[in-house]
Amino acid sequence: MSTAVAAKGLEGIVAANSGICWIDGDAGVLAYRGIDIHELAEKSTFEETAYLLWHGKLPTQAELADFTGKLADARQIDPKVVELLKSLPKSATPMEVLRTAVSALSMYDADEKAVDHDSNVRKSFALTAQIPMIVAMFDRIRKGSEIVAADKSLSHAANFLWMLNGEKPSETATRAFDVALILHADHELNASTFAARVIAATLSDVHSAVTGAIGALKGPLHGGANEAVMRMLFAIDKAGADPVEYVKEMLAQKKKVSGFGHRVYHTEDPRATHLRKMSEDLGRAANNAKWFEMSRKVELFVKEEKKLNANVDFYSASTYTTLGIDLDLFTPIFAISRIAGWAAHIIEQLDDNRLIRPRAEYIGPEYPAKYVPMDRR
Ligand SMILES: CC(=O)SCCNC(=O)CCNC(=O)[C@H](O)C(C)(C)COP(=O)(O)OP(=O)(O)OC[C@H]1O[C@@H](n2cnc3c(N)ncnc32)[C@H](O)[C@@H]1OP(=O)(O)O
Ligand SMILES: O=C([O-])CC(=O)C(=O)O
Repeated sequence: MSTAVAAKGLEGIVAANSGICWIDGDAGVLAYRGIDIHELAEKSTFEETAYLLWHGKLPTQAELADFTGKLADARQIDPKVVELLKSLPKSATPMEVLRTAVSALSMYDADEKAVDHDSNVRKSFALTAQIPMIVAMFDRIRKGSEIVAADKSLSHAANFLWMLNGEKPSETATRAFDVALILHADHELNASTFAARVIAATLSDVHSAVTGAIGALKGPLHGGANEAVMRMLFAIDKAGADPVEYVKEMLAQKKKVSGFGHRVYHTEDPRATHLRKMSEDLGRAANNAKWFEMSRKVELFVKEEKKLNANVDFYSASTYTTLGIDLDLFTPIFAISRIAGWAAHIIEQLDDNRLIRPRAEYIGPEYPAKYVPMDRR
């Protein structure tokens, strides 16, 4: 038996070659296909970013028009899946519903078992278009509102807000949401993407890989942290508590503060830089900077006390709340964006596939252990 110790949580282990996303955790750099996230957040759109992630290069005008058209044309969901959404408990969380609906969609896919490149790309278009529709439809179903039909003339970001609220969104809200989608679109081998690649590598199918990824994203140590952040801010507000005292008490009780810390970044998460500004700008424009200001107090204290930086989930919470979005939609919104990255990784994995099957360092009873008969145990 070896005495080697496995890296707990696979910290620092390189588990794949990938040309999609590069992170320098010490310098706080994130780049999709080599292009810095700050530049993409300033100049790109979700559609262009998804093209970049899937194809490895920026599109020409004609390529982008074709891609955008295909994504808009893919805004279709089999009526049986809409019936399924209506039949689910209204109390279900939108993440449970999304996980179930994506799994169900595989049964309505023309060639569910196909895992060749072109089929993977086609399914990626379908899921990228369908995931926001599912989130918006279920939210309206549970609130007793009519489902709003997709509008193919709208951008990906605007169509989601339209289907969610039944009103044409403002340019400010659309751009803020579009930038949030760009920022969340990919992040190398994060837990959900790794889960997706492991599933895809068994030659299962795209829907199974994305269903598994949604399950992984849901956890509060990963994408679920954005919802947990807002629950904390609401609790502070409800209690009329001082944010610093509240968080001090959490730390005294050895609780983790959601939205802080990161396995890879040892400095500011570059996405948090944008989301902090977005939270402040939207809050001030709406004359409601309360959530931003509370967040900022928490951030400064946690940084000072624990040397922990805010991650992508921290300021997305106050940003989405200021945009009028319910807190249990925050993690589904993460999925609305991250499907672009999951798809890119599934396509990359299957273009040059090998089963992913690591080993475990065995630390159990020494071999050969005795099989003790039942009457002598
Ligand atoms: C999109 C995303 O997935 S971004 C991450 C979203 N998740 C969160 O925001 C949840 C809160 N954060 C965390 O739980 C962690 O920072 C993680 C899971 C993100 C990364 O964690 P890891 O690299 O595994 O670090 P780990 O959990 O081992 O923590 C290391 C130490 O820092 C502490 N720590 C890390 N994050 C936090 C936090 N948010 N609040 C308080 N303490 C923390 C741990 O308690 C631990 O302390 P100890 O050594 O005294 O026991
Ligand atoms: O990379 C990670 O571990 C988590 C993360 O920030 C993300 O998925 O966006």
